[in-house]
Amino acid sequence: MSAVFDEEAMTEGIQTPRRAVAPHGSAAGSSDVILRWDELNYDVKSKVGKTEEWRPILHGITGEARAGETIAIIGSSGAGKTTLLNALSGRIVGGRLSGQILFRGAKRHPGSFKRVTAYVQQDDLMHPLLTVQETLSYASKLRLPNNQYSAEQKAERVNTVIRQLRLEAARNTKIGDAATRGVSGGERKRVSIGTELLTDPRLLFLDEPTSGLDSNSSELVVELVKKVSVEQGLAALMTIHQPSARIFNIFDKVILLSQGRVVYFGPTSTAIEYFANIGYQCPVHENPADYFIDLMTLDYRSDDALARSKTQVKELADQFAVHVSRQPAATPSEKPSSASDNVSKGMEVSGDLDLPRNNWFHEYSTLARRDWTNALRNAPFLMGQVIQAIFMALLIGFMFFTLKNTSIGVQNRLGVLFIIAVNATFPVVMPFLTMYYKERDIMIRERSSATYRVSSFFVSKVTTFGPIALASNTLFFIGIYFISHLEFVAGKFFVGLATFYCLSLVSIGFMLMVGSGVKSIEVGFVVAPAILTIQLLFGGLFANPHSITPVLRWIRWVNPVQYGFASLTQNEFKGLEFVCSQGTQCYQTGAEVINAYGVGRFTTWQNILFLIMLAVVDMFVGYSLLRWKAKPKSIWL
Ligand SMILES: Nc1ncnc2c1ncn2[C@@H]1O[C@H](COP(=O)(O)OP(=O)(O)OP(=O)(O)O)[C@@H](O)[C@H]1O
Repeated sequence: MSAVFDEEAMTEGIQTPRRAVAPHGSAAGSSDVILRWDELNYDVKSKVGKTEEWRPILHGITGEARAGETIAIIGSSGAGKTTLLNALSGRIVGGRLSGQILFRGAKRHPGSFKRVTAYVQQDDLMHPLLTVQETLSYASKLRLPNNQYSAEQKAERVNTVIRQLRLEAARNTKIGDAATRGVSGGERKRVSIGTELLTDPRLLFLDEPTSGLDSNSSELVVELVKKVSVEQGLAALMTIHQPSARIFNIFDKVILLSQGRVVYFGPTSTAIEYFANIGYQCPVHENPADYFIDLMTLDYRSDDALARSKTQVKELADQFAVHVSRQPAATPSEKPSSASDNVSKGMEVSGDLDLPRNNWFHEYSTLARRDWTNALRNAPFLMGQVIQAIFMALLIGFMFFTLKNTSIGVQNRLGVLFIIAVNATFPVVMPFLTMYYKERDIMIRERSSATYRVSSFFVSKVTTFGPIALASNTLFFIGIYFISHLEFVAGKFFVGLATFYCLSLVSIGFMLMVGSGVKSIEVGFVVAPAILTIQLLFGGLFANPHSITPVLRWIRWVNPVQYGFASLTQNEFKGLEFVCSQGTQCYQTGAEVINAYGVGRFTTWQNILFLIMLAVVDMFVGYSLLRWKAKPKSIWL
């Protein structure tokens, strides 16, 4: 049974089409119902004392969204608006979901459903240094399949979306963030909606699209969503907090939710009449949305008030259920009969609308171009990398200026080599971790629409961050090598540089591993320095690897600093001879130093090989953690 009124929606002179034009060339079937949900119940586990109980969040919610309709989900805080939106969009995580959801009359298929529907999150996670045009253009390259859209058609699609969402004036403005001034809040939201509209979705879900916007921007956003829904024949469902009367009247239909129950679902135009008929007359000059929310909100000011408001909410929901039961049954054309047959036979209909994915190389090359554009525009980051490298090279180079072949030279040489190893850890891991973490969140948002593969994103990050880290580290290495006067032998210079590069790559892998695995950047900032400090302590300078207690000796096998320091030390000291001051005892050859410091267990090349292996392992673990993080964990009906 349908829970909606069977009226034509009329809003501000725009008539909702009963049968929308299907942009993909196929009509929506025998009916224009795009999404239908029946008897949705959702419970979560909550602790009561020492026991866990199921707490109901949504109770028996039924309804449908038709092509061209814009539907608002309204309710007070905690009513279940976001939960309902997430259940319908296939993004609900944890808990127990039951009922039935049909997309164009068929059971949803997780992959294809996400590709042909769109979800605009509340927080607009986008690359701040890209312009509006670039943001939409990269999204079109990633999301629109090459075998259906030529490059020109993709560009045309971007232009259409820019026109539809009135973004022409902001076309070349950067998105911006707290550090960089960019587009306005309203424009930002419209870009976020635009990236989702590129694929001509059949369903558009929006979570609080007006939050944080002034009334004019909010109205524009809702108006444009409505206009696009009508033009493209899509159904838009959005949660919204206390809309103004003008915004309320833009919606074709409203779902009024309270305590997880539907208090009203039907055309906006008949809501006032419905409530008047059950004894709640909205005052003439009051915003209907405010009036309805007041009716549905629990009053916590006193126990009596709370009990009264709970009873009122229950009555409202019961009255609506009775009202729905009195409505005429849905006409056969509205029933998803053939698809229901399929569902009852346990078949999943993925739909004829599915957008195929582009090949891996196209995804990778687009992401790599986007990453390089972002990185090269991030002037403070790049300058920081270069200045840090030059400053450290000068400081440390002059600290150990022109090393001598004396006993002091032995000590200083070991110091320089250890600092070189250290410089391939902290200065690589910490700045890149912040950058990576932000991009990981953008990736998780983009992946929620099945935009691209995790592997193409990950490889793109390695091939962007890797060269940037190596370039700045090259400056550091050349500076320190020649100022401190390490052995001027071409072979030794290049082997030293190769060791330094490998160590830097392990750090990039380590950074990707931490950045992929941690829940928040704050945890990353605790975990990464702690592990790096352990790597330095066991690196070979502070304690002889052979003297470390067997309980902790295993650390050397997974410690890149030890392999790096051992390789650098062997490379530098091999063949050197030292002059002892008269009457003192000292190392006379480099071989003695290598032996005394316990860094000769493996040859230089073996140490380099271990570093390469560690880099590969770290990157593999990082990739696996990222896959696990990005894996949709939602419950599907
Ligand atoms: N996974 C969950 N675990 C525990 N409680 C949950 C979970 N999901 C939802 N809830 C609870 O369900 C209720 C409804 O949450 P929901 O976020 O849908 O409300 P909302 O109407 O969107 O509220 P707001 O407008 O404040 O965002 C809240 O009380 C929330 O705490």
